[in-house]
Amino acid sequence: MTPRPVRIAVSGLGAIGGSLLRLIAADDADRRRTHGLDLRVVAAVDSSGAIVDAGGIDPVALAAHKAAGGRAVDLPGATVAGTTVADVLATGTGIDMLVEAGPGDLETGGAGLAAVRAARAAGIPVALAAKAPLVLAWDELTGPGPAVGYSACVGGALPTVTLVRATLTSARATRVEAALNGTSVYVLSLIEDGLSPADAVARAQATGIAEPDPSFDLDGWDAACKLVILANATLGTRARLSDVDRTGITGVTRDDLLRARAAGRRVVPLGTAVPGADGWRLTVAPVELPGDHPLARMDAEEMGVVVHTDVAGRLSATTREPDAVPSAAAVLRDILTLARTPGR
Ligand SMILES: NC(=O)C1=CN([C@@H]2O[C@H](COP(=O)(O)OP(=O)(O)OC[C@H]3O[C@@H](n4cnc5c(N)ncnc54)[C@H](OP(=O)(O)O)[C@@H]3O)[C@@H](O)[C@H]2O)C=CC1
Ligand SMILES: N[C@@H](CC=O)C(=O)O
Repeated sequence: MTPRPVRIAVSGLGAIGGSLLRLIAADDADRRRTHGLDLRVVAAVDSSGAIVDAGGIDPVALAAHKAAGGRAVDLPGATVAGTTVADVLATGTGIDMLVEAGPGDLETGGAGLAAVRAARAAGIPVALAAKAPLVLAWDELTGPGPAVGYSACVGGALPTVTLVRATLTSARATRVEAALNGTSVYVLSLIEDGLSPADAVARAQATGIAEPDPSFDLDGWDAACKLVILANATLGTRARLSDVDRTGITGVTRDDLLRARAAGRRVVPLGTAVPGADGWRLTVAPVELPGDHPLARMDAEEMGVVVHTDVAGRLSATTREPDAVPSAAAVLRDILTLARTPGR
């Protein structure tokens, strides 16, 4: 059977967007036969503006152009279509799906939230890498209208929400622990190994996992976003960012890390949800865990989640991700799932 075309607009062409372009390019005939879809990038947006080509933009050429420091609007042969996703949609280029992988703006949602709203208003589903739109507009984006996939927003390629939801189908969570900010895990691990905090952060940025402004990671904002999304998706609550009691990792010293290690313990940047009298209490902070805790056994490149339940035991799952590619694979997973959803 001929694979069905899926025409994709990619907004944000950095570590995630660039990795996704390469994954789409690698989606060969065998894989197309398996999933039945022909993924085509027909629009792309970065900070320079938006380009469209109804016949398809070569994802390898675009990824290479961006990796070399180029601007989307300077891609040879590209047609410039304004500066935003709304501008792209106004061109009438048939778009079946939006990928939103631009920077997060936790105050207003910024261009990312505007892009998601424009796509959904046009009847187009969205695969999100950016967390801010979801954190700020949870009910809107998970309510009626085109579907929004957000697998990459809750711990890279770890299918965190799917796993936790499945576990809680027949059980009640008594405590959720989530170490889902890869940068904080990585930085603490490198500091423990003897690197300076500045060098550790620079190494995290070089991998592509750190946010453009690393304080978003180090001050616990990213972990708090992930905890809010996880809580809203799986614990039947409606949490906001302001509900999270948040402490970053910048106060943790190498001495703290080594002292914990010598005592058979490990300092882990942890998001925690525990039931309280007024609902779920959400905390993000570096926590000393006993050495046999599943999240204390993670290495520098791992993230993980643990869910303690009343009758379904203790779920624990980790993922090892040395760079941004696994998160891009999670976006690809959402693209394929959304495209195969009945009604599309
Ligand atoms: N890196 C990771 O491992 C993960 C990141 N995420 C999330 O994915 C998103 C992207 O992360 P990442 O790829 O690392 O970030 P990068 O900083 O590497 O890339 C951001 C991209 O967004 C583009 N951009 C900036 N402003 C706009 C705008 N107004 N409209 C459209 N595009 C814009 C930038 O343009 P230009 O190239 O011109 O600078 C750049 O291409 C973030 O929200 C992040 O939280 C989620 C999971 C994992
Ligand atoms: N900056 C984030 C990337 C993905 O969300 C992290 O370090 O985990």
